[in-house]
Amino acid sequence: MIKVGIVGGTGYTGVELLRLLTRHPQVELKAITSRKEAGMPVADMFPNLRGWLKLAFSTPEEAGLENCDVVFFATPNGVAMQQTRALLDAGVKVIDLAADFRIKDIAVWEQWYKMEHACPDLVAEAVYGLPEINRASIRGARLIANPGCYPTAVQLGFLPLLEAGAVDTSFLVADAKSGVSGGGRKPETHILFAEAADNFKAYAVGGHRHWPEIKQGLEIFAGKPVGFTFVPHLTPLIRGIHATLYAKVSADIDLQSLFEQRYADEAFVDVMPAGAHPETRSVRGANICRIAVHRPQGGDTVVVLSVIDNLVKGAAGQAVQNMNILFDLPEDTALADVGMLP
Ligand SMILES: NC(=O)C1=CN([C@@H]2O[C@H](COP(=O)(O)OP(=O)(O)OC[C@H]3O[C@@H](n4cnc5c(N)ncnc54)[C@H](OP(=O)(O)O)[C@@H]3O)[C@@H](O)[C@H]2O)C=CC1
Ligand SMILES: CC(=O)N[C@@H](CCC(=O)OP(=O)(O)O)C(=O)O
Repeated sequence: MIKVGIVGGTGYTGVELLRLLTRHPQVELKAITSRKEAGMPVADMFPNLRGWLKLAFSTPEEAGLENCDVVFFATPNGVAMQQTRALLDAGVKVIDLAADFRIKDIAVWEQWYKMEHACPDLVAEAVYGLPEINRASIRGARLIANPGCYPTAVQLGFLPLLEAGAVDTSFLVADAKSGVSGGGRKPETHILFAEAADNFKAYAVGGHRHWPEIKQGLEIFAGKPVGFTFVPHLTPLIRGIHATLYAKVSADIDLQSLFEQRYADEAFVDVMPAGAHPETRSVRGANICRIAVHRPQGGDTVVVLSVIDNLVKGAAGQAVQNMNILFDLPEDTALADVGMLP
């Protein structure tokens, strides 16, 4: 059995990890932390786990994380980087759901995250946990930087086009919409029901911290610098991201076959038939990125529609997928859920 610890068990990605890992046949949950609720049975806070989990929250200090085989950090940015070195030194593998290890250029990370990085050498070592491009390196890693939610939907949508050199890399656009659970389980005004329900708005158009993360990935796929515009929106969903991606086609390629072939062996990317429109509800609760590719009016603009559940393929599901790869288990262990309609 794999002994698992979770730091940050009271947030949305933490409870989503618990939902997935309680059904994982090779996992023994050893510790789940909360600084405020230590001692409280986890299922008292999250009744969906009643009957599945007997564990109580413990403080991060008393959780015995160094005795685990793998620790997930489901914490705000800047927490994992303080504790990762000690865990790695104790032989524990680390999967960080936050952004501490995602951006290789430390100066860029410090600029966007507005803090000094505690361990740049570990950033160099960390493997970016997008299995569809990095599966081989994930297998031997000690430290996984789990991708952000928008970055997962956007990178998987652009990946086949950039690898094939099929589009003009100077003008790539991602128009993305997220449900409010993307903002975490905290009392902030913009995610209050009366603010977010029956409303729709763009935000951070001048600069969102996922822009450098996505750009870093797109440049690796393309093998050269890219021009990239990212516009996130808050939409009155609880779960879900819908990314609409635009680029100019620059090569004579059958785009539908390109996508189908690129993802033919990927269990967690579903390319829909030509002309389809993926819905966020079709991936709700499921570790799937569902994609459709369009070329409106047969012109030279390609439009890719990419949907994920931000808490599953965009966070906890992808983290469990990475754990399965790290421990050489079938990649879909505990991840075979179907999306929920309606
Ligand atoms: N929500 C989403 O869709 C996605 C989120 N992410 C990232 O995953 C991480 C977690 O997100 P989310 O679950 O939404 O966040 P939440 O705000 O919902 O939860 C944060 C958790 O971290 C704990 N925590 C906060 N500060 C500390 C600290 N200093 N030390 C230890 N624990 C701490 C909190 O527990 P307590 O206060 O009880 O100790 C809480 O359980 C974030 O970095 C987020 O950006 C990534 C992809 C998608
Ligand atoms: C709707 C909403 O507020 N979404 C969040 C997504 C952030 C997130 O989860 O980001 P990391 O994974 O990089 O920490 C935001 O735009 O800040």
